[in-house]
Amino acid sequence: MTELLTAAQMRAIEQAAIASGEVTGLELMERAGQGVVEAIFEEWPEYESAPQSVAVLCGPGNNGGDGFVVARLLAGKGWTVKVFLYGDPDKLPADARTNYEIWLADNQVEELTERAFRKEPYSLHIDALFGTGLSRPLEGEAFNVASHMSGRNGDDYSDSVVAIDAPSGLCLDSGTVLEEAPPSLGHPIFDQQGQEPRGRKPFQDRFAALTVTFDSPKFGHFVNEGPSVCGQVVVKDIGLEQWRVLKGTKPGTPPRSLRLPHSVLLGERPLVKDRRKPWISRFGFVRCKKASTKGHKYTHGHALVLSGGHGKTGAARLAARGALRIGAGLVTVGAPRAAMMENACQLTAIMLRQMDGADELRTLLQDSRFNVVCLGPGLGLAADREGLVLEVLQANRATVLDADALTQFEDRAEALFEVLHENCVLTPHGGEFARLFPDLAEKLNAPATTGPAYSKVDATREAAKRAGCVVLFKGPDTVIAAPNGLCSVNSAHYDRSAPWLATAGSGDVLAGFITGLMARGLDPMQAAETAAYLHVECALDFGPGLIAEDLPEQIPAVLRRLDVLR
Ligand SMILES: NC(=O)C1=CN([C@@H]2O[C@H](COP(=O)(O)OP(=O)(O)OC[C@H]3O[C@@H](n4cnc5c(N)ncnc54)[C@H](O)[C@@H]3O)[C@@H](O)[C@H]2O)[C@@H](O)CC1
Ligand SMILES: [K+]
Repeated sequence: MTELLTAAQMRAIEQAAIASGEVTGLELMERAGQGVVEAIFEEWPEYESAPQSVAVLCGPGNNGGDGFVVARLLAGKGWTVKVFLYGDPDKLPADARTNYEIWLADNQVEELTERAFRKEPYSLHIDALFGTGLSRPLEGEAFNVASHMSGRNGDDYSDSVVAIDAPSGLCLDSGTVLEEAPPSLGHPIFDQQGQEPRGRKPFQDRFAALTVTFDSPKFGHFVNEGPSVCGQVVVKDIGLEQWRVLKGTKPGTPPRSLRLPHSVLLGERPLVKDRRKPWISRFGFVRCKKASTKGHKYTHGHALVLSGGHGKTGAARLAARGALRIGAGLVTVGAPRAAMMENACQLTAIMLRQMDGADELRTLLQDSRFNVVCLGPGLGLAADREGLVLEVLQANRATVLDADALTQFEDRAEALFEVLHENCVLTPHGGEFARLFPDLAEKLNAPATTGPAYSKVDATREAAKRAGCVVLFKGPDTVIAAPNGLCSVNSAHYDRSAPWLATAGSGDVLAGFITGLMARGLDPMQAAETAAYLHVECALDFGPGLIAEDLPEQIPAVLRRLDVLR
């Protein structure tokens, strides 16, 4: 489990540290520069004994200051270092200015222009133009050099670029590469396809081989375009741990004892226990101290998964299988008469009940042992489907709404929000999200011309608040938010990249995993977080060739490996 920070949080931590008097900004900058150099030698160990040539591109702020430190440290190791400065040296902030002057005592600094930059080749390129302070798109020579480095003229620098904190131009809150205001802003001009033209971006694809950030990763490294432009992200400790204020965490507690890669979040909750006393982390991850001997199918809940009609039953079975494999005690598929035979032919451990329409569903739900209901996968969009959704929500059960159960409310989302309750989880993909929250989707998809840009994290948190329940916004950067603002990112990027997870039915299984965990008593946020995490773990363990049916079958091995949910 790793805490993700916004740029503002990072600045606040740094300021708190400096205000304490225990560390100076200059010391932090030195540690940051050292961290970058360490990361370079970890990535290219062969350079330790073979000094190289390097271009260091320094910007007008403290990101540039880190660059001057890196330049000095590499020069001290015998490297041939060329430093370029973008901006007015007289306006450098104090610590950056100090490092600029130290460098200038024995060396030179050249003004950054594309022409000057392209004069000579270098083995390595350090991008220290902008970091957490980026507030507008790259301009002038910064834009020219960055876009040249990212291939505008056909050269590919990406294997030799080390970005300090971020590829310059990437907004670290939203993971969006900021773009110039498009010419259409305020005066819409549509192109031939009817699309509004967009502004220029210096890069849209991998920019750096390595991005070295400090203390904690930032949201922008893990959402939206961040993962595709950062290369890989290395986090270097610069001694700020004690100033990092973790909301809800008592000083001294070890919230990161259960480190799960690239996940989490805004602040942390203290560890809590569920009723069977396994430990549940902030992240919703259950780790049993020892195997539960009291487990019983009736204490692990009974999930009801609603099936679509004849010929549309597979999605519900995938969800049901997911719920059962992840540990629900019992799972029943509720199917209309026309789909009974089809389901009966393919279900064994999962039970089957006929259920036609809202009235029969109401009767079924009088059985209080059904403690969670999942509906949406393959449900269809016929007019009577809405009645099923409303019936389930009125029954006040833990509920997972996915796919058609969400699409059903396109253009009438308010009707859904009125009946949703806090024991629900919505699991939209991008299209479904836009149907329920069109204004948020529009903000998210608008050109990002200033920082911090509106992010998937912002959109999901707003959606959860509006819906009054947990929203899990799917993608390789799945964002999960609760109405109270708690938020986590489950990243399937970098070393957790599993592109084969984008396969038909994979979302149905995810809905089933959440359902199964809620049946076992996890709260909606914990269930959504844990399910999203395990979903990616299953895909990683299985590997390419995966189809949705494989995901539930991978669960036992994943749980055994992680030693959880026993
Ligand atoms: N926060 C921390 O704890 C630490 C920060 N350090 C470094 O300091 C960086 C942040 O420094 P700054 O806050 O000075 O910000 P930056 O160095 O990222 O940006 C400098 C300034 O440029 C201006 N600017 C923003 N976008 C621009 C654009 N497109 N064109 C021209 N000017 C633009 C802004 O006024 C901004 O403050 C971090 O990314 C990191 O590299 C490290 O030195 C050590 C510790
Ligand atoms: K940078």
